[in-house]
Amino acid sequence: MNALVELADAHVVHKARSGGLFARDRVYALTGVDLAVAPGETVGVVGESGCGKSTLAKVLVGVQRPTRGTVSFRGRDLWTMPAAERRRAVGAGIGMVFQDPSTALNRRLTVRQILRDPLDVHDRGTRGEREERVRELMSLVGLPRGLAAALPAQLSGGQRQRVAIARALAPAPDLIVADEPTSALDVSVRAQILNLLLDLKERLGLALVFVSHDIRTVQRMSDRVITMYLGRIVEDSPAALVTGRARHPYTRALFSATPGLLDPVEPIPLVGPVPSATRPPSGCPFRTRCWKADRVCAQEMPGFSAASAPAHRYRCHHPVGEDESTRDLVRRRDPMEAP
Ligand SMILES: Nc1ncnc2c1ncn2[C@@H]1O[C@H](COP(=O)(O)OP(=O)(O)OP(=O)(O)O)[C@@H](O)[C@H]1O
Repeated sequence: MNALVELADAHVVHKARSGGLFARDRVYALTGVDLAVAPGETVGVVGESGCGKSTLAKVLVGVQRPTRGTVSFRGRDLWTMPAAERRRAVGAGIGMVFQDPSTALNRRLTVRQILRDPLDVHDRGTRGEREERVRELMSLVGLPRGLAAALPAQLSGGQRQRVAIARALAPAPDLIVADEPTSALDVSVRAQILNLLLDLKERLGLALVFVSHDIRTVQRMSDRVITMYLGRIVEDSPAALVTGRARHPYTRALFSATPGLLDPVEPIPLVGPVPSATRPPSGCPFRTRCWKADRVCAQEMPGFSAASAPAHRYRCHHPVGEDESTRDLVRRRDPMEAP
């Protein structure tokens, strides 16, 4: 596979934001992430709040430099390029859609100006061609032409997100990274925006990285689902297998907590909060909440194992059995012992 974008052993360590007792603490936002996104595929990213989903998205689009490791776009290392070249490569090849279109769009610019801006930056076509492209973009995302002169404040939340999507599409990228693209929207328009993204992906042959708290939606939209826990990818599964045949206990627990209509299961309770990213546990970071954890889990984080299904990999010393249903797992689950 020739990856569009590829992370190899990517780490992001921040200085802690708080100025309190632990002011000098480091936050391990991303730890040893290997991920390749192929042209045309949809990769969903799930995990609890603070597990590094947004950091991963920012690294993928070249706005966050990894503290360690590499990010390649079309086989070229982004961070060894001169800055101007990196901006050009990323700006033309990768579009980003953020969570909240109210803050992501410049309030003083009209829709037309917002959509023209990336075309001007990338010097695309003549003046007339750019105007034509703006009209085409508006039609692609289902915005009436009459809104070209509107300011973001005059639009509904859904319309604003359509503008943000059109802006991401303006330079005709190959990859869109969407970080929680519907969570700031009214429930009534969420499905419309998701369907729009899926439709555009199909029509334009885009690859899509889709980050969301809503794991059922991620599963429905994606070809592959990445499960993250405390800055690490712990499972990378074909979307069709992730609900009932995930091998990592955390993925099973996460999906059991939002059962779909077809596979009702009792949620697998996880004991305690996610540990702090400033002090991740030794070994496997999930071990402090995992009912299967033992001494070996405290000692080292296993590398990826391959499941029997193609393109399915997970990092766990004690994976859930391939044929073990989540329902059985809930029934047989032993009280958690401290590892
Ligand atoms: N600029 C920063 N400075 C310090 N810590 C940061 C910074 N950005 C992120 N973090 C921390 O890094 C960790 C990962 O954050 P990130 O936003 O990537 O998680 P997330 O999974 O996207 O969370 P959410 O679902 O709540 O948006 C968190 O502990 C967060 O507090």
